[in-house]
Amino acid sequence: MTLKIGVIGAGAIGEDHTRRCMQVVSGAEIVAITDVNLARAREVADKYAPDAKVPESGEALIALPEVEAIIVTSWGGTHAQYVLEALKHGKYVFCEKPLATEAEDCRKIVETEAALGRRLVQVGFMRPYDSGYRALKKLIDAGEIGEVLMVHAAHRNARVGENYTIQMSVTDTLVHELDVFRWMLADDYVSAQVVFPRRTSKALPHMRDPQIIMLETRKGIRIDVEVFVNCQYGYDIKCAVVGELGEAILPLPAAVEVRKSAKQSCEIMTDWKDRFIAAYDVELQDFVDGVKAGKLNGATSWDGYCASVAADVCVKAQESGRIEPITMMDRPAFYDR
Ligand SMILES: NC(=O)C1=CN([C@@H]2O[C@H](COP(=O)(O)OP(=O)(O)OC[C@H]3O[C@@H](n4cnc5c(N)ncnc54)[C@H](O)[C@@H]3O)[C@@H](O)[C@H]2O)C=CC1
Ligand SMILES: O=C1[C@@H](O)[C@H](O)[C@@H](O)[C@H](O)[C@H]1O
Repeated sequence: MTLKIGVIGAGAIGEDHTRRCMQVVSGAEIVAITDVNLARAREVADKYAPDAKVPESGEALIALPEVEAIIVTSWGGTHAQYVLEALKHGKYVFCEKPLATEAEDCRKIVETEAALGRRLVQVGFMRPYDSGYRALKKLIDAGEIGEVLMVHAAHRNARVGENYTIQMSVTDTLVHELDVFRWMLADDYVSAQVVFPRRTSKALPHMRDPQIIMLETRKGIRIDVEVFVNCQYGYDIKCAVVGELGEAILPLPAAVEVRKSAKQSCEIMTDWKDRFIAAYDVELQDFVDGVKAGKLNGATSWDGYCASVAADVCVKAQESGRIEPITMMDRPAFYDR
């Protein structure tokens, strides 16, 4: 059986997921694509899914009887409305991160899904599908480095556009770490603080960049994440986990080492699309297989809610400079791990 999917938002990742569903994932087909920019939706359809319909709105796409599952890849602030609409129609939905830009909207999604009593939402946090993070978690879970005490991480983008805001360095960028560390450590956050090192002259005037976010978990683990979105040299994701017995470090993507002219070098990627390409492929295949089996495995609405609550607090901490507490509502039993 081929799963018939509709895509809402035909920008960078909407196009990439359309290509992926049509050319990489097995057992899926894109039958509809829309975007507020309909010409852009038609362009992506023509490139990868020429038979796809281009309905005039996300709501119209969700209502199409042939659309069995939806992929939401529009701007973050529009995700919640489409996820809630998909739930209204009882349809499966893969929503790119963040689930919503406001934790309150995530709460509504959690409550709506729990009331339906069926898990229909998967959030597009792909790092738990990355082979490097999986290997790291396996080693931690096996007790190889003893109890985890600290995590040192970095999330660096070469540069960002002028529409990127200081809040987005949390809601759009850090949010990946906020999700992956909950998963990797099976823990939750209790506080956050943000400090700003010397500002890079390469940032646009409205940005404060880089920044260091310090998180504390229930178990008392301290995590520091450097977010540096104008680092110039490439797309670089680092993570070192320090335990009682040793340190475990996220493997770098495979790259050929060149030794030449008395120098040793290897390439560093510049684009998130390449850095996590295999993880996105596995993630989307798992979503398609999960829908067919009636059992989704990836990040839940609850995970999306937890990441958004922590993100909201980090934004507050950017402004206050203080250590801010992170508190979550009680997890509905529906999401018990
Ligand atoms: N998992 C990951 O690593 C990544 C996730 N993302 C997430 O995917 C989402 C989209 O990001 P990009 O593709 O980079 O942005 P983009 O700006 O390239 O594309 C977004 C598209 O959504 C359309 N759009 C905006 N509002 C809409 C609405 N109400 N209805 C329908 N279409 C609408 C825009 O016209 C645009 O074509 C964001 O939430 C972002 O955080 C993006 C990049 C990587
Ligand atoms: O999700 C992503 C983008 O939306 C975000 O803007 C980048 O900072 C991240 O590195 C990328 O993974």
